[in-house]
Amino acid sequence: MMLVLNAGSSSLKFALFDADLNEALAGAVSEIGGAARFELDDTETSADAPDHDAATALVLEALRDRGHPAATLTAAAHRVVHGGTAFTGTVRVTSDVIDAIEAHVPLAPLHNPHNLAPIRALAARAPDLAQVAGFDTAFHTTIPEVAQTYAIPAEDREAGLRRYGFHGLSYAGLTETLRARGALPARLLALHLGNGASLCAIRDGRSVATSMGYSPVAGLTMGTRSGDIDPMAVLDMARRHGIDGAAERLNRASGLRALGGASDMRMLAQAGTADARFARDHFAYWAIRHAGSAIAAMGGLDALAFTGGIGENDAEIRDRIADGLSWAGDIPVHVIPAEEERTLARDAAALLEAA
Ligand SMILES: Nc1ncnc2c1ncn2[C@@H]1O[C@H](COP(=O)(O)OP(=O)(O)O)[C@@H](O)[C@H]1O
Ligand SMILES: CC(=O)OP(=O)(O)O
Ligand SMILES: [Mg+2]
Repeated sequence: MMLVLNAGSSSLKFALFDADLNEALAGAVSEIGGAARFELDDTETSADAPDHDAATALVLEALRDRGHPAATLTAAAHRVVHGGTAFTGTVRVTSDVIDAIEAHVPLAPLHNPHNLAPIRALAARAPDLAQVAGFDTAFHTTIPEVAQTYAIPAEDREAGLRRYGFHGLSYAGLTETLRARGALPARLLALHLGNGASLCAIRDGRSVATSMGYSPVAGLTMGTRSGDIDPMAVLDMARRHGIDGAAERLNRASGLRALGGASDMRMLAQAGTADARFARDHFAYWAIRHAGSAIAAMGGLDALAFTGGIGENDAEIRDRIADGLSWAGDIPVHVIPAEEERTLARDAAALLEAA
């Protein structure tokens, strides 16, 4: 069995896949560091998971109880959010790869540290286990240079300041799903709307533009991240709150949480207060604005595809975004479950088979 781990900012999703890539079990530890919950198949219990190390231990214990101790796994695959320019595809985890993930922690502070916890925990329990990393940035390495580049001095560009883009495993999986259905058009706008939210212009199956940039803070309004904000406003926040304080505010205290009082879209939909409505208006409005830019980058639009917790479940938000894009014509709308784990399993199996 291959174990796939998808560490988010406050969750650790996991799944086991057999040799034919059938999913044998799936679950998640959510609200890590808060009112943590453990889900496995259809049961949910409260859990003691103050951090991702504790969450990893819970997952490995549960797998052992189900007859899959770490030593019996055939491989482990990890979603890594930030791979910088170093990775264009899935790779075997080596000490160099671990160093590179570590080096990108400042660019993705809500994500990259949480990838290292399970990689290290598994290496300690099963030193011979083949571990593989797949990167959210990899799908976006096809974005043209003009769209990747910030118009800033060469020295700063050379320091790695550029647009990378994220949610690539989700977009790659969605593209494959539509291709398999014979429904992948030339110009697809895909929207991954979860706690993190982004959109991607996919031209002939390849990413040509995306709303996130140097970090997963850019672009759309998100659960706790600001989305786009003038860089001079960021500097003003840094002046008043310090650099770490500003980073904390932009990553964890902004977005829906700052405007509506909750980061969770379902709670906002139920709250019905003026602030909650404004937060939802802001989310839909900025998704439409960024969509316009992405549609221009593709020279038009043939289909929309929604994925992620909000994209899959919040029909009102979907309808508002689709209505806001009605000027592009009568466009088919697809709703596709996010399949980051399956995409990783497929890529990891292909890599290990070729080795
Ligand atoms: N039925 C629903 N209606 C509205 N929003 C929902 C619904 N179900 C889930 N969501 C929202 O989806 C978001 C989480 O998305 P998800 O993709 O699961 O998160 P993550 O990015 O952590 O993987 C939350 O804002 C949650 O409230
Ligand atoms: C990159 C990113 O935003 O990931 P998530 O949606 O899992 O927070
Ligand atoms: Mg997610």
